[in-house]
Amino acid sequence: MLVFGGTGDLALHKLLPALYHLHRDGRLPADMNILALARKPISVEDYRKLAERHCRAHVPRASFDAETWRAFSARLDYFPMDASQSADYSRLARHLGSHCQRGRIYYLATAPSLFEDIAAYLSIAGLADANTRIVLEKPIGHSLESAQAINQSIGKVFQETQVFRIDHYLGKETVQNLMALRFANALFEPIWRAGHIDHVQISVCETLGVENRGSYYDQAGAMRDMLQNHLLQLLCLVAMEAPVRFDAEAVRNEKVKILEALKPIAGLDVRDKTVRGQYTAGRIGGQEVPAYYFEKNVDNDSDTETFVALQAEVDNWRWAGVPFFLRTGKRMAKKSSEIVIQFKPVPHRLFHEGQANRLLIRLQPQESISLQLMAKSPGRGMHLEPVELDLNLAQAFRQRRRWEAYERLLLDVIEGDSTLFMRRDEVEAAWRWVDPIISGWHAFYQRPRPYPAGSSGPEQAHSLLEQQGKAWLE
Ligand SMILES: NC(=O)C1=CN([C@@H]2O[C@H](COP(=O)(O)OP(=O)(O)OC[C@H]3O[C@@H](n4cnc5c(N)ncnc54)[C@H](OP(=O)(O)O)[C@@H]3O)[C@@H](O)[C@H]2O)C=CC1
Ligand SMILES: O=C1O[C@H](COP(=O)(O)O)[C@@H](O)[C@H](O)[C@H]1O
Repeated sequence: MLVFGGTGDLALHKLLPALYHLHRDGRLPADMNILALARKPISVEDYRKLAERHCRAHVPRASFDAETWRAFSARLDYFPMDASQSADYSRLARHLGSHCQRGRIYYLATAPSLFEDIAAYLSIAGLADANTRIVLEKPIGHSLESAQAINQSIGKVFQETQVFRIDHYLGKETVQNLMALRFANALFEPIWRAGHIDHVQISVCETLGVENRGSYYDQAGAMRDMLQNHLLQLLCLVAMEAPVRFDAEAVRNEKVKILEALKPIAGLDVRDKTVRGQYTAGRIGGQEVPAYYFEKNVDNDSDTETFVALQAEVDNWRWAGVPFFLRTGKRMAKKSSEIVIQFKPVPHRLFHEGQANRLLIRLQPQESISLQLMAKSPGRGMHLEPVELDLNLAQAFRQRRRWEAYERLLLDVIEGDSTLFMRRDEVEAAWRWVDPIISGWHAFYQRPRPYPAGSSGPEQAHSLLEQQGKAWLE
């Protein structure tokens, strides 16, 4: 496996710890090596030290031991090169020599602006044959046009079956459990539709700011960084029809139908159905944090959004008229990723207290699925309270280690299973829906609304639901 961008945040914080765990569990092929590539001129020994420091910090203490590390680090190699220079690929080819007869995986953990060069130069150097796979990190491009250009360049070198477009939310255990819940239990199917569902909320709130990724994030913003990919993928899994088989083509066919059924948000709807925000200074967990525009490598007049909320609608038979409220933001009060399926209220109210009637799927920080129902509270009188029928996944499967999303997805790449990866048309359909919203923001000069770090986002994100008699489930 060749990791372009091997010294970056993603490689050091997510990929190497995931590969370490897979190695420790005996899941990596015995002869598999990992070659990290970046421009920094460091030795293999120094790279191994760098990798060790980050793995120690990101692997739970109980799973890290010196002997396993020694064996794992023997798989690690480092090769300094500039991925935008064709000549460096001849050096790379010589470095690889006759190794990798069993196949190669190219993991592109770099900015998407390098994807086209990397694919083209691998091909020129004779390094892209039928025995290779390529993994592309999100976001694929910056817009529909740039995504199409990337996909086209990649497509000239690799067949679609060799391309793995990763979205790590699809590797999260609870996200896959959502499919199990929907398609392995008959209970929900009859009520999983407009007649019974009032609305859906998909909320991914982070306490983190932009960390060391200011220069990337200031060009991207929450819409391109999170909503175009992770949140729309979650929406697809909630809304899609049952695939005929659990395989890559069948699952992705159903997801793409949902993306194509999303009602366009353009013109005045951009003003009325979307809210963008940007954090100002505030406090999180008792600590002062600076405003976004004071973060490292961020323009101090930046109008990039660090928060977005919007109302989407899936224009098809099953979902017509059901609002899907999507929200994501950085520097929010607490980290939580949740999907809420709010069922309609009873048609005739017998009791004073109402509401609950919801399915709550928690992705983070704890994974759980719970059905919130109204029940009588003990004692005299008929007083109702919401109670939870709780499927605590960590508790239910407590003997088994919980896999991180990247572990599962990396193993899928190694084994060639692309069910949990995005197909070209999916990525392009997502951009086709997102692009007019971003253009609308610029056309209406819709600057992000300020919200203090440590809050639940700008006021307008609450009004979006309140004006329809609903509220975010905090
Ligand atoms: N960080 C994260 O948690 C996530 C990141 N992603 C995506 O992954 C990608 C990488 O992100 P991230 O790791 O955060 O970015 P970083 O900026 O931390 O890392 C970029 C890496 O690319 C290398 N690089 C840059 N230019 C070149 C070049 N010309 N030739 C060779 N190597 C180069 C850098 O090393 P050097 O400068 O030494 O060359 C570095 O190793 C992005 O597309 C991002 O959107 C997706 C999901 C999560
Ligand atoms: O892809 C990304 O995801 C992370 C959030 O991932 P999570 O698994 O911690 O929820 C986000 O911080 C980052 O900005 C984005 O690029």
